Amino acid sequence: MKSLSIPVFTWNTLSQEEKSTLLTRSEEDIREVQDSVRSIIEDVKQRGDEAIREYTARFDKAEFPHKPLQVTEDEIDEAVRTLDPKIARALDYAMENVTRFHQAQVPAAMDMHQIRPGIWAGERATPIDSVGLYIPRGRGSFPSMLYMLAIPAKLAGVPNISIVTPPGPDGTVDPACLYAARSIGVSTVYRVGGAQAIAALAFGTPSIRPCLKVLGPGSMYVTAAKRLLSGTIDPGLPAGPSESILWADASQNTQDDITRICLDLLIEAEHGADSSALLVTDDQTLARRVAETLPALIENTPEPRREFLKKVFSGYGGIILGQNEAQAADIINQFAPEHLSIQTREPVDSVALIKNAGEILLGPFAPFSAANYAIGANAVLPTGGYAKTWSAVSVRDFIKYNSIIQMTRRGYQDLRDHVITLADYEGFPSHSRALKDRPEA
Ligand SMILES: NC(=O)c1ccc[n+]([C@@H]2O[C@H](COP(=O)([O-])OP(=O)(O)OC[C@H]3O[C@@H](n4cnc5c(N)ncnc54)[C@H](O)[C@@H]3O)[C@@H](O)[C@H]2O)c1
Ligand SMILES: N[C@H](CO)Cc1c[nH]c[nH+]1
Ligand SMILES: [Zn+2]
Repeated sequence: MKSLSIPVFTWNTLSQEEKSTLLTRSEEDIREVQDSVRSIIEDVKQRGDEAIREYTARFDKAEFPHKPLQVTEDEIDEAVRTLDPKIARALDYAMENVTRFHQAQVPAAMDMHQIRPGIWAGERATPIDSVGLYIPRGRGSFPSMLYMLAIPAKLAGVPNISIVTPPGPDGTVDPACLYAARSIGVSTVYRVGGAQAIAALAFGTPSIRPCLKVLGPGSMYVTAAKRLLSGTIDPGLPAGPSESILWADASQNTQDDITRICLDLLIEAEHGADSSALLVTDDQTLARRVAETLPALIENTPEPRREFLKKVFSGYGGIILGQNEAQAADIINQFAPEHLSIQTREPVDSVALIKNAGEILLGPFAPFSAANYAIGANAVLPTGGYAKTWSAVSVRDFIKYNSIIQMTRRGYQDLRDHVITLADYEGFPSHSRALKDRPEA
């Protein structure tokens, strides 16, 4: 069998089209499924639960006519009781770190400032009334995503939290997800995934309550559905297929360095064929050594992940060779990766050159997986170049701010004439008259 050859792209010799393919990555796949996703959404809108059960049978190979779409309390009790204690302990450890990290994001209930004597203005944070959290389960189960979403939602004070996640073939929901949901205090869990789940959360069905906002990562079907429904729900950040860049330089020159870099490159690549994983470097020797070492590690990965890795490293993955440090940083900023690991001589200096990345891990001791699960920072991150304008999920995603204003007589008198002048200039007589002819209070 022909062995895999890892592509090495020399940035300065690539055509605009080749650069654009690397920079676009799976965004193209998402566009391609939009039409089929649109018809799923329309069908769920028309036929509700019946359509959901049909799509679940077709895409998840799960039929459970005797189970309700909502997971019962008894099922959650059972999952909590029977979950392997080692998994429960690992979940508890990770959830504690995630809580510590997000606790610091909880805003003050009200924050008022005196703009001028007698003019007070500020903001009050109020939670969004209802949110849906999408927990993927196509190519792996994701209890980690459940706690990354539900912990900040709870800390924000969201009163109605619904979780959707695809069922296994027997209709059951991943037990570690149920354990995490119970620990966090969320009891509304629906066994439905894919585009049909997003549509159900947007429109509501007899079994599923509608939500104002839907957050959570997912496959291209989920990402496409959120985009198509952006007029009905707030779809939050675009969190599609996982992607990573590892930035390393000539300081990484021992065999251990090469092995570590290769292992790290495989982390996010194993999510699926639609993932992307790139080494960006300005060192030709490092590029060559990584290209030589990766294939054996890929061969040594169990299926189905091996096949995903092979597809990634003949698709949206590989090695990009830049001319120097500045060009390496420029490529990364153009790509705006979801995850970035900096393993250069001085990561703290290198990070100063980076503007766009969902998450930035400095040095050799912070592999992507550590942040995926347990450091505490949120691992639901913008993909597809959206890290240029979006951030990781946080408590802020679950609240909105009301501007609150209070003025004394003195404050009012201070600004009155200026407002009249500006309203007259803009041609709004009623805006102006309300102050000019205002009876003294
Ligand atoms: N950006 C982030 O923060 C982040 C975090 C975790 C995971 N991810 C990504 O989320 C994704 C999870 O994907 P997944 O597949 O594991 O789970 P998923 O739950 O998102 O997708 C599986 C669902 O897709 C639907 N589906 C499957 N084939 C279909 C078809 N042909 N037509 C219509 N619908 C279909 C099914 O309903 C199924 O339930 C991965 O790409 C992973 O990289 C991203
Ligand atoms: N890499 C994902 C975010 O892109 C998070 C994750 C959870 N489990 C494994 N990985
Ligand atoms: Zn991951």
